[in-house]
Amino acid sequence: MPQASRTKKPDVKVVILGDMNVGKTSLLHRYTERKFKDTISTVGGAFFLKQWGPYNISIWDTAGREQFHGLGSMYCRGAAAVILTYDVTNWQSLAELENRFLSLTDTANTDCIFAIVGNKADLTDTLAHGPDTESERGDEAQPEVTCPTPPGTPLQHKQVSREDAVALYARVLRYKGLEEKDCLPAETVCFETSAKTGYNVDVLFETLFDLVLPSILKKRSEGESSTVDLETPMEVKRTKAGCCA
Ligand SMILES: Nc1nc2c(ncn2[C@@H]2O[C@H](COP(=O)(O)OP(=O)(O)OP(=O)(O)O)[C@@H](O)[C@H]2O)c(=O)[nH]1
Ligand SMILES: [Mg+2]
Repeated sequence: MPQASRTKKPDVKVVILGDMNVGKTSLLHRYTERKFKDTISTVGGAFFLKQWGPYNISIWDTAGREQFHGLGSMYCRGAAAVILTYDVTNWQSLAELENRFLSLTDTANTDCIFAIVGNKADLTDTLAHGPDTESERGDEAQPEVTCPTPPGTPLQHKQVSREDAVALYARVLRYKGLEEKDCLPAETVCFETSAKTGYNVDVLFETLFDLVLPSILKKRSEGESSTVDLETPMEVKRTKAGCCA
């Protein structure tokens, strides 16, 4: 897995939004550190820089708690892709995407790509108990570190079906005034994942990175980079909770 580059400006920005506790930070830890580790509820936001081939992608993690709601539109500014994340065992977390988070994306790029991600699939689907099964990993890939679910673990009730996610995607396009026929098909951008086992996590991020490449090339040809300059290392204050402020 290509290492993150610490010096160059990001070429493109991806933002992950969703209610608290759906697993946004855990998905990013799984993808960037190949680990499923304890998390603290995110305060404000944090970002990860990911080198994708010759490109640098900034992935912004955001706080789901209501008290940080206002920051969401700032994080979405100039985003080329937004990951709308819910918990498959929690219907309300899907409803919150439309009620609370969709409007934050008004500051994203007009050609922003939207992914609808149902996390915690390991709790409801034995298929998600193993590691990432759908991504074709090159042999240079680091072995997927997973926490497979012990066999016989009772499944929880799945409150949100794939059809519900596809229907939400159609409403997101309508909200954006887009015609479904002109946009990526739902099956390309609707995922069920498990940050715990690694199921579908690589394929989620790497599908999105490939999908945002055209907007990187477009920006490079226009000679602009609309995202934050990371040249000057910024002082990261940590709160007592250990989160980035
Ligand atoms: N079983 C299971 N638990 C998960 C998964 N992803 C996250 N969790 C757990 O869900 C809880 C919340 O995870 P976080 O990653 O902190 O959630 P978040 O969306 O970042 O929450 P905020 O930062 O408060 O917005 C933690 O206890 C995680 O261990 C998953 O895929 N499967
Ligand atoms: Mg978080």
